[in-house]
Amino acid sequence: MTRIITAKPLTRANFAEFGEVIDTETDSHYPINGGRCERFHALARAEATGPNGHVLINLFKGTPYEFPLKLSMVERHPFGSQAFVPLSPRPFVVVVCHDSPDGPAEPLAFVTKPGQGVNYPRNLWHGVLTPIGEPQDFVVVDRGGDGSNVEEFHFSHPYEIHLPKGFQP
Ligand SMILES: NC(=O)N[C@@H](O)C(=O)O
Ligand code: NI
Repeated sequence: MTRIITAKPLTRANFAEFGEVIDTETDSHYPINGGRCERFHALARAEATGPNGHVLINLFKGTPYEFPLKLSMVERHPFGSQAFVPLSPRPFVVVVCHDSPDGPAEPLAFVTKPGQGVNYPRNLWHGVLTPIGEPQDFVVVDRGGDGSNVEEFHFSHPYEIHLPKGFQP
């Protein structure tokens, strides 16, 4: 029996139990550079632990996925956080799970607003980067260092992730 999950619009409120949202819809901002720039401050915190742990800034060129998406695996990074900030104003899909004694709990799926990014705290179960409909580039801030920083969980029965009814990118 296929377990269907329909993505919902991502908001700070509905994502707060999982991680941070990186966008400008926040009060955490102030003018700098003589008022010629607005700093949206401390939207998320990068974490890099473990042997020789350090923060990395990367660029990811993501290939789009077809929907409904077959989700058979989620992963997590035991030594560090991972932030995804799109370089184009286009939504992408975020899949996350709370942990449970038996591994990841049922996934929740979200669709970001155009330009919105997310930060996954250390050890948050998540689906891999999932662009919609066309290739999309991202700045990704995560952890470098020694040791394996990825743990995968393969579901015994895959989920089917659907975009919201009437979704338009
Ligand atoms: N593997 C890698 O760097 N990316 C994944 O962790 C991901 O979440 O997309
Ligand atoms: Ni990851």
